[in-house]
Amino acid sequence: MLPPRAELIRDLAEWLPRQRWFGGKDGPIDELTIGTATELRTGDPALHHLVLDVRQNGTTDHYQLLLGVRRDLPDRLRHVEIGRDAGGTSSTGGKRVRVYDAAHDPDLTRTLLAALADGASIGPLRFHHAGGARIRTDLASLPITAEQSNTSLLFGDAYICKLFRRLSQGVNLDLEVNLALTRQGCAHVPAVHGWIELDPGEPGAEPVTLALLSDYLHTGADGWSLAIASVRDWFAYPLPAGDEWAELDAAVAGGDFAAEAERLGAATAQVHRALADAFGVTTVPAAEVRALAARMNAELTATCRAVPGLAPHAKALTGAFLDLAARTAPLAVQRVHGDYHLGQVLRTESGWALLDFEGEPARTQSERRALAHPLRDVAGMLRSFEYAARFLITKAGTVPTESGPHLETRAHAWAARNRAAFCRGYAAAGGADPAAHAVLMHAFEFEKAVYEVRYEARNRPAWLPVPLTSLAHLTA
Ligand SMILES: Nc1ncnc2c1ncn2[C@@H]1O[C@H](COP(=O)(O)OP(=O)(O)O)[C@@H](O)[C@H]1O
Ligand SMILES: O=P(O)(O)O[C@H]1O[C@H](CO)[C@@H](O[C@H]2O[C@H](CO)[C@@H](O)[C@H](O)[C@H]2O)[C@H](O)[C@H]1O
Repeated sequence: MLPPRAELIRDLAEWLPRQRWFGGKDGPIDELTIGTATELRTGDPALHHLVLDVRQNGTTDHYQLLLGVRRDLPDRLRHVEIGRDAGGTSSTGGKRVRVYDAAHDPDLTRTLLAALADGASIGPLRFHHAGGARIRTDLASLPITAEQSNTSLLFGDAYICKLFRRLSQGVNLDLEVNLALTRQGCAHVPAVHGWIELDPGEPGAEPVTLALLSDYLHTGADGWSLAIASVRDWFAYPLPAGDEWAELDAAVAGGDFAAEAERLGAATAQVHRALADAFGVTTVPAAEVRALAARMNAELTATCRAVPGLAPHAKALTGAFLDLAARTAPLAVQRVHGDYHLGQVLRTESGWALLDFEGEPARTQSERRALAHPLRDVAGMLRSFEYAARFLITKAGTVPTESGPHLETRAHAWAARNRAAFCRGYAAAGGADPAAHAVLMHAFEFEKAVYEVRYEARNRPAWLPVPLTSLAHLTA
């Protein structure tokens, strides 16, 4: 009972740009078509799996959607209805039906668990069970509320199912890496239970990964929330006169995160070692490193054009990229995390776990798959300490105003303390010592900061001051 295609397409084209996970917000949709439509459950409610082909500015991206169809929409699903703002509900054969994002409907998402447990094939969709314990099918789902580029569903406290929104050709990096690390027995990633793929139906073409079912680490607290709580306590400590606070013993000030930061550094080094064991290490010659530095600088130039607030820092950043280009030694590269920040790590009762090996959402697939020096991840996490330290300052009203003038200095001290602890933990656990690789670290950190400026300008303009203020500090 799908509504007429033309009507559905019109409603989807209106709804899609408003979704957090839609990657094409900076331009209009030129054409939207339904690439594949697979009925996963008949009746009322019905569940359809859609791949939407979205053409923008000469390129076509593919997004997946679980489309729920009901004659009557319960109140609990009104907020995910598609088509309401475009002129009301859709109609089919004179009878009105309501369509909505079924990721929010536990009556329908059960279908996915059952198909995964059975290792089913439905149309072009292939459901895989990773082996090991049978997948439970009696659990209701709840979408997580975290800021996400995808949509993840919790099934009880057993599983988390990540539905990849923007689809890419070939095996998804998150699946590939997590499966390899699970098979290696790596304790710092959630074990994989199953995955869903789309068979493109062309001989020789690789399947497209649609979803990944993993252990839900239900005792986990995400690194970003822990860090923000620490910064809040750090700011709340009564200010001594002048700048004396900088000398304070952090343990006295309360809210210290440094021990966790150090353990996180150690876990990061262990995952880098496991990635090297699973996928290997290679070296790239100095000429390729020069090309990398040139790409970093080209991105800087393009981003300065789009975000003029970055321009005052351009000279310092170019200097760091030139230093990288002047390096004459070959560079050891391997698979890395690729988009490493505090929101990608969970503190569980048994230590830190790393999530989301998909790379940066704003990059192309081949860029995400490219091998890199592991210190690129270290630089990513150092940027995240910069972000966490300044987040509360940019959120007006969350810190006492009388401490305002001192806050940036305090933030800087919090970031410096935790950056140092993380690097200490990383080097002590066998990772390359960041202190001994200043040229690489500066270049990687500035590269990430440029990416962040572009990312924030596009996705969260209110956050733009965070990377810009941090850059002002780092380049001063
Ligand atoms: N295995 C897991 N156990 C517990 N929570 C998880 C797990 N995987 C993801 N999460 C939670 O979901 C959030 C988003 O997951 P992530 O894989 O980073 O998605 P995205 O790629 O869409 O950003 C994480 O920040 C974390 O809070
Ligand atoms: O988690 P994603 O894969 O969606 O990564 C993207 O979004 C992140 C924000 O949600 C963004 O990270 C930036 O903001 C974080 C705070 O929200 C901060 O901790 C990171 O250091 C900062 O880079 C990430 O860059 C982007 O790719």
